[in-house]
Amino acid sequence: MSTPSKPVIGILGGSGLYQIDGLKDVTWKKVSSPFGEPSDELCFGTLEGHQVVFLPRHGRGHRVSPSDINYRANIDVLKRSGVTDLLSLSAVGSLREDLPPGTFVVTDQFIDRTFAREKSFFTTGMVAHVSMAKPVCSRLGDALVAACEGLGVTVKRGGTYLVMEGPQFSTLAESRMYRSWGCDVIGMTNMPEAKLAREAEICYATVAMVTDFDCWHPDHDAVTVDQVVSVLLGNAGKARGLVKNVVPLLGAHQGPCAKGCQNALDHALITSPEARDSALLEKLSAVAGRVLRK
Ligand SMILES: CSC[C@H]1O[C@H](OP(=O)(O)O)[C@H](O)[C@@H]1O
Ligand SMILES: Nc1ncnc2[nH]cnc12
Repeated sequence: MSTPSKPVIGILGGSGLYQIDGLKDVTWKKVSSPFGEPSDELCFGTLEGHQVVFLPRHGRGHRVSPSDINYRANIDVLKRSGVTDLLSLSAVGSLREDLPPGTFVVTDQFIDRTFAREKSFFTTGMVAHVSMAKPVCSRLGDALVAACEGLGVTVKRGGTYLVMEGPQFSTLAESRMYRSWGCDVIGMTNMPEAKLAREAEICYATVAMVTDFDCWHPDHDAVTVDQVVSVLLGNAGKARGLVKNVVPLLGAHQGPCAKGCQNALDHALITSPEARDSALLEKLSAVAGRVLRK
């Protein structure tokens, strides 16, 4: 009988999170992708004996703008590195009075308003349609909530994250419209990240760390980068505590995820074998090797 492989926990650090404290045996390594340049080298290490792979999604020094992030390359190199569970740590604006700066939201839905990004690994020559009905792995979501509660951080379970293109912040009319749609928080990065993680059969969940009230709140000035950064300094400390608490919870998991994320491609491929593009199949070797090699 083969030994079940252990989880490998990936962490995508957002604004303010360009390294992970407390990792042991740390090495930064360049991993190449057929989808182009990822945001940075990957940081490999262990935390409490569990394997962790960290990638700052804007690169160290916050070099890469949300629209210019190569989301496909980022997810591809994480998959190539064996990542099974991916945590996204993201700064967001709040669209609700009862989610003030400092609150953490473990989101469970997204609305994708981005329009200038490559959104799929599966293009002409190998088409696939995965389900995004439940974009977040609830096993990871449960672990994030438990880790926040363990730290005494105010956390809301569930919420809709509106993903805008940016890099400019929203107009007042947009911010009001997103509120009228019932969205809870707003940011610029979690799509197509979550879609690509699903295509790559990686479990994905986000902790959205509120830094501001965007521009809709009559009693608060419109968001600025200075404001985001100053709240982030507080949030980043909590985020590091969160990582320390959540990694052992996920690392203890055995076997495949019962939520089905790791089988997302089982019923998704539509291009008939004779119509498939061999060059694209080669590029998809990490993301979809499990189903394409059959
Ligand atoms: C620095 S404010 C805007 C910036 O912050 C968020 O980044 P991330 O999601 O990577 O934490 C937001 O999405 C924007 O990219
Ligand atoms: N108000 C906001 N809009 C978009 N992205 C953000 N990241 C942090 N605050 C934000």
